[in-house]
Amino acid sequence: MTEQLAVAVLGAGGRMGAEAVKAVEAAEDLKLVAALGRSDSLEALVEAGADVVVDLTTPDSTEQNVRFAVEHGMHAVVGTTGWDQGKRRSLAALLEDNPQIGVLIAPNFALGSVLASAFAAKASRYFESVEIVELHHPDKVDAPSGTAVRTAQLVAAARAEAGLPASPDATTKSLEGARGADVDGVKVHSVRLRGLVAHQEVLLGGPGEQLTIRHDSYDRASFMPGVLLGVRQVASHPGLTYGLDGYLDLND
Ligand SMILES: NC(=O)C1=CN([C@@H]2O[C@H](COP(=O)(O)OP(=O)(O)OC[C@H]3O[C@@H](n4cnc5c(N)ncnc54)[C@H](OP(=O)(O)O)[C@@H]3O)[C@@H](O)[C@H]2O)C=CC1
Ligand SMILES: O=C(O)C1=N[C@H](C(=O)O)C[C@H](O)C1
Repeated sequence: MTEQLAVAVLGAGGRMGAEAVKAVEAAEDLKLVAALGRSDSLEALVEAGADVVVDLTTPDSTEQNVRFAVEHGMHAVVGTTGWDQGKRRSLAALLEDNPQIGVLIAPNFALGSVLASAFAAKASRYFESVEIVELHHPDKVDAPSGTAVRTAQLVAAARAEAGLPASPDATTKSLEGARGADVDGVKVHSVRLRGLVAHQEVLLGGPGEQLTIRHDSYDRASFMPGVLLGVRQVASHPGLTYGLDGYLDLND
């Protein structure tokens, strides 16, 4: 039998972390060597001999966790939100000093969500208007979702490359927040509702027609194939990869 990859999960007591612990334990090629919470010392990662650290914590702690992993020679697979451009740049610089280490920051691990964002970016070149509605459980601390931010960035880049102007909008008077958040010129609306898990619609409008690209995660099990894919592949992708699409061949 080939040697198992040693995996540590940070945020192991959380909604996603608990699911990731189960997924790693069930995978024959992986060995769970640490399952840590907020009160545990990061030194435990070193003592456990982790090859890969999975970070599913909070936006206020993920950067420190990931930097610790990289500085101690461990790869990291990160699902936590809050990685804005400044934090990604600073991490990329740290990775230049640790060129053998890979970090994957995946705003969404669900393969259907990654595909939906890619499809939306492709489709957005052909429509006058585009807006994003993301819908999540009410225990989520951040808005808009990391997935919506990433989708808006992909859409904005695709439309800029195609030379499209901003979506039309005649609004001159509105209550603050009524038109949503602006991410790279794309409006993003956040719904928080008990009963939901993680859902997103990209609304694309043209004269006389609308295309809606919707993805639904009904259960956190939906994220686990992507987490495991990331864990298995991160060592083969040194440097920083932003988005699970970086590990998939979506160009055909
Ligand atoms: N990429 C993806 O596909 C997905 C990403 N997410 C993102 O993952 C993150 C976690 O989501 P979710 O599981 O719902 O959140 P939870 O609040 O359920 O879990 C977060 C956990 O992290 C723990 N924690 C906080 N700080 C640290 C730390 N420094 N070290 C170790 N553990 C820590 C918390 O402990 P305590 O309770 O003691 O504070 C808590 O148990 C969010 O940013 C969310 O947006 C969620 C789903 C899918
Ligand atoms: O907090 C969540 O639940 C989720 N967070 C991620 C995000 O902000 O996009 C991924 C998914 O939407 C679930």
